[in-house]
Amino acid sequence: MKICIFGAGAIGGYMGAKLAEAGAEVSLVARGRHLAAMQEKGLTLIEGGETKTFSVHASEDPAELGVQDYVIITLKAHSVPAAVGTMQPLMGPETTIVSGVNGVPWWYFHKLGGRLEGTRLATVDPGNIQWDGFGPERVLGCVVYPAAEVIAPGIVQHVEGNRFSLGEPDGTKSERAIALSKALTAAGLRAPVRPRLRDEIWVKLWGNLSFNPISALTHATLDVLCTDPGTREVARKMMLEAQKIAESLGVKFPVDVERRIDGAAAVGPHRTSMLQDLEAGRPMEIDALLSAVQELGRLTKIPTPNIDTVLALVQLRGRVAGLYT
Ligand SMILES: NC(=O)C1=CN([C@@H]2O[C@H](COP(=O)(O)OP(=O)(O)OC[C@H]3O[C@@H](n4cnc5c(N)ncnc54)[C@H](OP(=O)(O)O)[C@@H]3O)[C@@H](O)[C@H]2O)C=CC1
Ligand SMILES: CC(C)(CO)C(=O)C(=O)O
Repeated sequence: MKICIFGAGAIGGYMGAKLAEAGAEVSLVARGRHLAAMQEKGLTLIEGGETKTFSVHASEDPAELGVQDYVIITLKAHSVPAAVGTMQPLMGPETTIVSGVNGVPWWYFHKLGGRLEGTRLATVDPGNIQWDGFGPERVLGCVVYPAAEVIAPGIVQHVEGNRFSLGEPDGTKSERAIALSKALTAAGLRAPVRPRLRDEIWVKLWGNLSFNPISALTHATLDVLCTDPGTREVARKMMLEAQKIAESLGVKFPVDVERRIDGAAAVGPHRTSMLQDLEAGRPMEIDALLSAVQELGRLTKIPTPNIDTVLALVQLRGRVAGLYT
């Protein structure tokens, strides 16, 4: 089974190192100093107090890697459209694309059924670049739970978690999903195949759409923003708006908002990924986490006044910092 991880930074590097350790046929697409370091010295993973270095096949040129069985995309959401053309040499008629990207996925309305079946989302797939360039039938959904960081070129620090939930857009337990799940499980990762992946997408998104922008606007860590009465209330209101939208699309939430916020508060003094990006001067992942939820609100005719307000503020924050256009 040929697996290519496209955008092998923190999450892709973590997954790639685990697959390499298990002897899988895996290649990594990366760029810049991180790629050069992996090519020269291998990929180092720091996990659970242990440091291991793996020799990996890393390249910037997909043509060199050829057609794959699975292409696992672990880019930031805003980087994917520009990379669709570059990825074409990796794709043959049977290639599955695994979308390991946070936020509302561009394929959300593929095989969902209902009046919005087949709707494309301009905020995450401007110009339908992914819909037309990949084809939604190739997609296997994925919710990424681990936390990881590239702490130096070629070196990935695993922070916590090892679950990558997988799910077909139509909820079936397909052969391709089961085969990938087995490969990831053999690499020491948890990879359940879920019949209702969209439920998990929303539970994760609940946090990202509220905690991430609030942290970017206030520079507060997760424990602080979830317990400060004012910001907790902002997060709660945003999450309730999102819940209405999701439920109108058939999603079932297994927990309530208060429990979700309490769970995040218990994580402790974590700087959300959006705050980390802002502080490091990296482009901010705003559209997949917030603008897309606003777009879903418009499509379902559900008002989103709190999401609209926070989105406007964080968009301007990003623009002023030169990290969002
Ligand atoms: N990190 C985490 O703890 C978590 C991340 N996620 C989600 O997972 C996804 C991936 O995040 P993460 O791993 O942190 O992101 P990273 O930025 O660490 O990894 C993406 C990598 O892809 C590289 N890249 C971008 N464009 C190209 C290209 N065209 N060709 C080759 N390489 C390219 C980037 O290089 P460059 O740096 O030069 O741009 C970077 O090294 C995001 O959606 C994120 O929200 C979810 C849960 C936790
Ligand atoms: C905030 C958190 C931990 C969960 O919502 C997250 O996923 C992020 O930092 O992006």
